[in-house]
Amino acid sequence: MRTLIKGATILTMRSEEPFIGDILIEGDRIADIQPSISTQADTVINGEGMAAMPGLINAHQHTPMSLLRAFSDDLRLMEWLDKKMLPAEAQMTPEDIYWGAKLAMAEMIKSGTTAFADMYIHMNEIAAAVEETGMRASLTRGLVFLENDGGRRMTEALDLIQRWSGKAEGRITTMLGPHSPYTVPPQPFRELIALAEQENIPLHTHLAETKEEVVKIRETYNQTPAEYLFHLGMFEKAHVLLAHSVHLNRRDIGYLKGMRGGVSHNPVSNLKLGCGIAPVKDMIEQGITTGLGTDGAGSATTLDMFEEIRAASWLQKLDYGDPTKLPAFDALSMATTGSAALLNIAHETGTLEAGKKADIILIHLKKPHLQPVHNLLSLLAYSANGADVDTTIINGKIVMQGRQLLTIDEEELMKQVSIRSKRIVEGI
Ligand SMILES: N[C@@H](CCSC[C@H]1O[C@@H](n2cnc3c(=O)[nH]cnc32)[C@H](O)[C@@H]1O)C(=O)O
Ligand SMILES: [Zn+2]
Repeated sequence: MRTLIKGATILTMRSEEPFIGDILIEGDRIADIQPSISTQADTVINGEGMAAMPGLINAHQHTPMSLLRAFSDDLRLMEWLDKKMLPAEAQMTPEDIYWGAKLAMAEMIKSGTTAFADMYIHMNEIAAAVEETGMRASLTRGLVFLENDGGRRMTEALDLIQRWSGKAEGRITTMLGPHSPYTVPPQPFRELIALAEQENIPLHTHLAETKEEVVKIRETYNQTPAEYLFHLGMFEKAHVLLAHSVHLNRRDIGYLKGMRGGVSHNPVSNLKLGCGIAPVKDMIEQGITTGLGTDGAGSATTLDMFEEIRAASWLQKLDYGDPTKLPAFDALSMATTGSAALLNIAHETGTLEAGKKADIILIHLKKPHLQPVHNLLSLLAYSANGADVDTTIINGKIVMQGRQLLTIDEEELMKQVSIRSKRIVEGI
């Protein structure tokens, strides 16, 4: 299969300079990018008036929580989790998880996201949805060790890794997921780190999301959350994906320096839950890889990565009282090359270049809020939103064109979501 995109304004994210040109896709990879390519193709896409850029990568998600969107807002994180989210999750059947994940994937594809990192339960169902929708994903079974059935969760985590790593034409990868410093005690945490190092499996966890977490870890271990992970040996060998990392002091940032992996900043979720502003600029200055994520739709409400790009940039400007901080290209880099590195797939995705996987989005520029095109980087970072994405290509396959989803039956999806979402929250 050869697909040719003609005459698009191409932003490769390898360089800051857009240019008008053509992109040739062969199978699942980009074969060539040039100002002009004349060749035969099975499908030709007219890219005129469109920007072509790498698909956005959502580095921290809980996809089935899309079924809990707008169910419970305006609460503190711990109360929201304990009183609303966990009871609702306990009501979710594997089929609910499948449809919730599919709802999230429909929204992601429609807003230009081509890959994501997910941490949840019933991962078989999420993996099946990834296989069908055509998305790229890094899947993690979230592990909490507060009750007695930690063993069952661990079996599920290992089963996911064995069954799904490298599956769906290589689109699925997996991680091990100790949920957070406040839900995993030192001994199981150490065992997970040892296993990750032994088997070369990346780790995905939450870190220092709220002030309450900082207080709790201080009371329990007389450490900061970052110190807790550092002394467990978390940042020595394994690739680690840290979500949030809002409350880090200078010394904490030092602990992360030189780590494999990095931090998924989730600015909209942090804003809405009143968590604080993550020290993104300081982390970048220390060479720590930073990417962007939404967190679940239960907290962030939408999965639109353009909102995250904008919020990330504007929060750093506000925090420093300095509009030169985190300029457009840097914020766009977080959502592409940064997140790709966090998912450990930077060799395959994150930029448009020959040889890489064809994960490409086309954004309609002929719209009042996207004209004139003085500076494409500014428009994409500060003005575009998910609904401006016209075409989404993942692994060389067109999964949305003209805003029509090609791998998901939207009508059936809406029907399932309506019935299931009501049943889940009954009595909570
Ligand atoms: N609770 C699961 C294991 C964790 S999966 C990932 C978990 O992260 C939770 N979660 C969602 N958003 C956040 C957040 O912002 N901070 C911490 N946890 C979150 C989510 O509700 C889900 O329970 C079990 O019983 O086995
Ligand atoms: Zn989360």
